[in-house]
Amino acid sequence: MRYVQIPVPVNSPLPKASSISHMAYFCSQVLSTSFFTPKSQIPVLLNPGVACIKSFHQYRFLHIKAMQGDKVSTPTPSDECMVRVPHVLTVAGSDSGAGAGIQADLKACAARGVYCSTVITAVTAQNTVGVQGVNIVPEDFVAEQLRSVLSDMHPDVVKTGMLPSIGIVKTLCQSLKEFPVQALVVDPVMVSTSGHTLAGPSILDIFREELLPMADIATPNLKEASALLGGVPLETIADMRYAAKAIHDIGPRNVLVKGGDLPASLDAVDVFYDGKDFYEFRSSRIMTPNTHGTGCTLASSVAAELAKGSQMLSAVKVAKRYIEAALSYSKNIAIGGGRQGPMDHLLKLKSNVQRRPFDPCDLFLYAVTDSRMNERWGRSIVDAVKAALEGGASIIQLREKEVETSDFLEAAKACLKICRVHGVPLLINDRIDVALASDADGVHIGQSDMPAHVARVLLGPDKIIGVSCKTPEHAQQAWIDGADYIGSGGVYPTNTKENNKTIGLDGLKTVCLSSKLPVVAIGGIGISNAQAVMGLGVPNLKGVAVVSALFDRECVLTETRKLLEVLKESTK
Ligand SMILES: Cc1ncc(COP(=O)(O)OP(=O)(O)O)c(N)n1
Ligand SMILES: Cc1nc(C(=O)O)sc1CCOP(=O)(O)O
Ligand SMILES: [Mg+2]
Repeated sequence: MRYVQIPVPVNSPLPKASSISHMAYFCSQVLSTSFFTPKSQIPVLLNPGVACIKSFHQYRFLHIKAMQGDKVSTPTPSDECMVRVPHVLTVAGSDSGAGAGIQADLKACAARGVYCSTVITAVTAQNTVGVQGVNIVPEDFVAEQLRSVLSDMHPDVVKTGMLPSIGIVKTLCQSLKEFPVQALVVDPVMVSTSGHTLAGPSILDIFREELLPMADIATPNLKEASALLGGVPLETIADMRYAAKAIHDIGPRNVLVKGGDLPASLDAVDVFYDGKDFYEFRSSRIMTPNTHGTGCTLASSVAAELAKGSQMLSAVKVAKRYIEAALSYSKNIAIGGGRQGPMDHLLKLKSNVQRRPFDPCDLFLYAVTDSRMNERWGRSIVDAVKAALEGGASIIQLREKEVETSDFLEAAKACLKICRVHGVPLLINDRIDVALASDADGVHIGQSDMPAHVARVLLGPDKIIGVSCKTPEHAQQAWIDGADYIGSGGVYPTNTKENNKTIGLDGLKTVCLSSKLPVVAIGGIGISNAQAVMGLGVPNLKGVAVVSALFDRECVLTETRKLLEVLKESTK
């Protein structure tokens, strides 16, 4: 007896081949059952791994204990669950400017968590100004690339972009007949956004006769839809509905007519038709020159969702949402000197560009807020932060233990704006969610908060993470976990934090000497004792973190200025 692992595509027809694959299909219907014995009397064990992969919609992997002599077509003889990654193959042209084409497809699939393989049909010389040249890949070499990928890697979904010759379209259709895939997404690319012809009118017949009838969805823009329908003008949403239906009649199971170029429309409206119902997707127009590659990105995002196992309508919805977010993120990134820049698929470029790296000197005068204190003195969190920044605070932490989440988030967003103006990092105490939602510069967490290594995974490599450490062991762990600095205290007794253990100057020195990370001292520190703390003279002690000495006072600005002077004095 041995174990075999059988991937069962959710939408595939009943497997015909062997008793095992037949059973695998049967198992997929009863995933909630852990044990059963089918009619064939072959004992079947659904490995616990099945449950964990159940959420991975595209395939249900079944571990089956198979009897000797059972016929198994392509089993993976392993006791371990191998996770199959959803996979899109894009058949398209290369864009040297990397805004559209193969490069957009790779980035969109990566952003959507899907593997993307590539068959290149043409190499274009392109930038943000336009298309300077096109070199079509010979048909037989496109065929060879297709064979390489389809015969071995079995992509779930094929997405097509630039198909520059009749021969290449024929080759593709032939390959798809030989190696069927679960879904075919056809983006009938004809003209680049800069107006350069990428596939001429000679291609239209073969699109209509062969490719579109095989497609699960076609995603033409207005110009492409019009070309497919013999040049009929498309100027209104009613025209788009007409076009969606008329293209559906050509053969694709679903049609998405993209209305980005619709004249006189404030919203961007796309019309989706599934052969029965029409759906309109509206989104407010994002004013940006960085729209190069939106068509390719939308189609490959639809393909990515289909590869994950989504139904067509929800795949289109998610892809639309993703495009809107990506366009919004990239609306003012500056790449190239032309009229049309690329969009930012990975949604991170913008914030990374703005954020400067963490500098341990930022810890010099570390202001930590406390809403109770600010309330007592009749000021908002934002006003308190403003005053501390004007007084010379070099980093701010919002430590708001009692505010509602929505108020915390609003305060964080408002404080972030002011901190950006001053070039000072803003950290959030304890709340990773608020840090993520506000795009703050990082978090400060304690020994009983979210573990720092988990916070690092959630926040990514660029955000600042500080960890409270009272012992050398804490400091060592913070270093291993990927923290950027540690806060060490309480140096002196404090009323701000209940039941806080005081480690004294000696304890602080011990932690500093063992720490590979820069240290900020905390706990009962103010104007009267800051000099003694900094006077410890350990090189990685970079500053003091202070709550009540700044915020439990009438004038935050004055107190911050005074403390700054003391700190400067102590480091002379
Ligand atoms: C700079 C700095 N150091 C230490 C702390 C304390 O963090 P933690 O131990 O998580 O306690 P709370 O602040 O959450 O009560 C800090 N906030 N900042
Ligand atoms: C938040 C905090 N953490 C501490 C630690 O020892 O880790 S002491 C402390 C409170 C610091 O407030 P004040 O400056 O008013 O004493
Ligand atoms: Mg904490």
